[in-house]
Amino acid sequence: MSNGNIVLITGGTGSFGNTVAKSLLAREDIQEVRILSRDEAKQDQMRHDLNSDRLRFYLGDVRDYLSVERAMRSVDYVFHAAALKQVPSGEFFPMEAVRTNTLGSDNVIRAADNAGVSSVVCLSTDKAVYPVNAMGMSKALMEKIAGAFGLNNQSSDTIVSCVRYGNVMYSRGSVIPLFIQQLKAGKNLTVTNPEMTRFMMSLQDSVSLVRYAFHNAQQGDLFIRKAKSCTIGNLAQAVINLFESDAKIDIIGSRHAEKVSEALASREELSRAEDHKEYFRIPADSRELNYELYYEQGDRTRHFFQDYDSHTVERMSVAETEELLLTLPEVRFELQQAGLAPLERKAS
Ligand SMILES: O=c1ccn([C@@H]2O[C@H](COP(=O)(O)OP(=O)(O)O[C@H]3O[C@H](CO)[C@H](O)[C@H](O)[C@H]3O)[C@@H](O)[C@H]2O)c(=O)[nH]1
Repeated sequence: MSNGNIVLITGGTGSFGNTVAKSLLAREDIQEVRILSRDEAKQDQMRHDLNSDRLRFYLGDVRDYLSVERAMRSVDYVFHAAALKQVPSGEFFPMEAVRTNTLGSDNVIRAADNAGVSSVVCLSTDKAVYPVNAMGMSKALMEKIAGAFGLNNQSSDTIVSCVRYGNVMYSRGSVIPLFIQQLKAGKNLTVTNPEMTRFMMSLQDSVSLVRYAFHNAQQGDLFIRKAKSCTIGNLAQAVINLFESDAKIDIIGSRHAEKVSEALASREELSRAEDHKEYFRIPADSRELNYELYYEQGDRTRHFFQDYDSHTVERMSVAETEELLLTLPEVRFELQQAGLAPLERKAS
């Protein structure tokens, strides 16, 4: 980045936005960090917490093009994090997911192009791979819109890319804080299906993924970070062990539109992916829109028969899951509150 950079974070009042905003404000080469979001109370909280005259807030909604356009003026870089993320609510209100995640993302990309932004990184999820729920479907379409941008706007100066996350550990409303609350309340842990698997990522991992995409993206790229997975049964047991609790596990059955495992990359994507050590880069399919060609010639790249799936990648044992949980500041704080001195603790 060069001097005078302005960075916009859509949906920037969440945990991702706060972490990225803090690290950007710590850099002198960033002129301004803008947050575009809907909730004025969360903006006010963030204004007080970060207390910087280089932080500016725009009230608006990615669904409303004019509010996006206003926030986009003179911006150099965009992190597009605004989204509806809850799977169950998307099942009841799928068009709400479409409006925010799909049409809203289209607004962000078009406004960025019109404003001459250099780079847009769109945040997606593993639930967009072979999606079974409305949240994942709306995000899959966002990825398609981001990937198609370069095909249709070859003279644009705006690079549009995506990153895909697994489960961000301890994110708001997710299972780890729920398990800890249940333990603190003296309840048993509610496990949907102990064999279910999820990719586990820390907030820091997700921020480094976005940073990697930002520095390496070519038009239409999608990046994933390699990750280990764990079964939810192991996750629950690891929480019980760390808190030295005698709570039991109650099996409650899966919720609306859940998968037993998630894929961070499909077999079709893996066949054209580049291995970048900790990351995979999945370039856009840049073939032209001329169907006749494909009656005569197809895609001869190597083919994969397995997805990058949380059921088949390396799965963490209970002890490894404990180690990973101990790296989370929130878990350490909760352990300290419970008088369990996390600093000297070693996972069992
Ligand atoms: O009481 C519960 C609640 C959840 N689970 C299980 O715990 C795992 C994780 O559940 P979360 O609700 O924490 O996460 P999800 O996988 O449902 O989805 C989360 O991860 C996604 C990325 O894959 C998105 O970020 C999404 O917003 C976020 O909610 C799932 O297997 C779920 O079945 C339980 O066992 N018991």
